[in-house]
Amino acid sequence: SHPAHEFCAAAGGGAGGCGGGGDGTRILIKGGTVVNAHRAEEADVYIEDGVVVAVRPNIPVGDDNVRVTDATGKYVMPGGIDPHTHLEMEFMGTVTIDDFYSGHAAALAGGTTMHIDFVIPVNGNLTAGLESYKHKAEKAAMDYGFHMAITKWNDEVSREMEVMVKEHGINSFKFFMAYKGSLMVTDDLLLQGLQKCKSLGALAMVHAENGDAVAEGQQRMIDLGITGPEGHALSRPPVLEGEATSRAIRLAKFVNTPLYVVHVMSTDAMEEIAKAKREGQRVIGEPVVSGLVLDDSWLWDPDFATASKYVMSPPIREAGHNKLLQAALSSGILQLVGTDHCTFNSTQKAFGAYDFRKIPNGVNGIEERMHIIWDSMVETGKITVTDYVRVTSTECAKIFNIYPRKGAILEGSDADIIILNPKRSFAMGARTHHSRSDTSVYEGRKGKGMVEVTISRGRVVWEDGNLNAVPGAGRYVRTPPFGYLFDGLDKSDAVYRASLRAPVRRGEAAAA
Ligand SMILES: NC(=O)NCCC(=O)O
Ligand SMILES: [Zn+2]
Ligand SMILES: [Zn+2]
Repeated sequence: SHPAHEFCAAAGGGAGGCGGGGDGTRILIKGGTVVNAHRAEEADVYIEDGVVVAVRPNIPVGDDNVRVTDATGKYVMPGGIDPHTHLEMEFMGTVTIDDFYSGHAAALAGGTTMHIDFVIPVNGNLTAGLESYKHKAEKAAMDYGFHMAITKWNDEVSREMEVMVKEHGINSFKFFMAYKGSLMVTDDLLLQGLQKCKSLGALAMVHAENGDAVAEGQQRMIDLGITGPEGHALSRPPVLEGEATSRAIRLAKFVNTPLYVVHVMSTDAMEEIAKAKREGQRVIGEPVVSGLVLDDSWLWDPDFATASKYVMSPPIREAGHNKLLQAALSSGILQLVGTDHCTFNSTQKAFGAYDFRKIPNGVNGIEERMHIIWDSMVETGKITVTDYVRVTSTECAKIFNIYPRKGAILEGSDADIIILNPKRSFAMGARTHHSRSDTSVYEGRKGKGMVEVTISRGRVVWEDGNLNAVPGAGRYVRTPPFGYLFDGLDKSDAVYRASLRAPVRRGEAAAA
């Protein structure tokens, strides 16, 4: 019998309904362990037209036109969603080397099937920024969404934010508290931005470092004659990340709006998030792969080409922070893992050969994230397999309000799926990766777990080491406002208002 229509009818009430991919491809994944964030089960997965149509044991093969993939002994999981990337970004006088094609090729080969990139406004103008990124994304090979950075403030920006949310499907705005003289915002701007975000049901995101103090720290290093990559770490210590994280959290509390802290690199920042969470504040902390598994010792490598690869902001910290960030991810203080994939090749990194302040900031990771988190967190027993799905995919889909279309293998979800073989091993490096960069901060890294198959909206794009990333196949995913972090916020606002008491003056009290 032909299973397609039978299941198609059943999928009607699901996240996306039938007809997602539209190319008629039918795939049956048999015999694997299907893992969602809420449970793992032995089941088959039937996909048609880019959409998951059925998830249950013993789905019959049907006819010859169904492509059958055996997943016995393997995990069938939602494709990764990377919440933090910078593809083809103009930054520090150059442009990141991976664009929406090469970055997507790398992502798909590593089991990531969607990402959310940061649109950078053009001279502060949001509309111009979006137009530029729409053009960059025409070659997308996988699905993507956008966050938008806010770099200046006036009535026009405030109006444009509303247009971005209501017309363009952007539900998150990022404020850089560092990069003085380029992207950095003042507290005044941050406060205006937080208030606007709250009114729109959009999530405020911060790069939390004290940019004024960083500039001071950089000058200190130069005055001391420290011009090499180690000066990068020395000039912007964890205390500056902790300070900005605390400041952003407190301003978000004052406004009563949720806050998302990107690339939490230090225990100083993590502890501020933990404290706010303990007090009931809605704060999301995003560690990135580099911060979870690397340490800053590389920055002291005498070879500039090696040391400069590791320059990113906030800096990769000294050993110890990484393990504590892993523990915070295990315990839920930190909630989802990004990469901050922001890749520059060795020629670009060499712009700062005589002055660390000119080394373009950023590291790779979009291709490595899924493997490294599996190896360092699941293989070591720090998180469960269902937690793995949550921190690499589902939580991102929930926060940015696209669940369960993304981040799940449920009837009606987009068929963004990976098959991971826990018995195989991986080895990483610039010679074999799909990024355009000639270097990798994960050079020579080996570990357990291999993404053998990646399915992007119902098309097999990675199998047995063969990549079939098609430019233009990726679609823009709109992210609607008022995600779960906003649930009930109006009620806490009402409680706050009710708590405001006008002073009761002596005479009035007597008369009453
Ligand atoms: N992180 C970094 O060094 N580069 C990308 C821009 C940013 O996220 O701050
Ligand atoms: Zn940043
Ligand atoms: Zn970033």
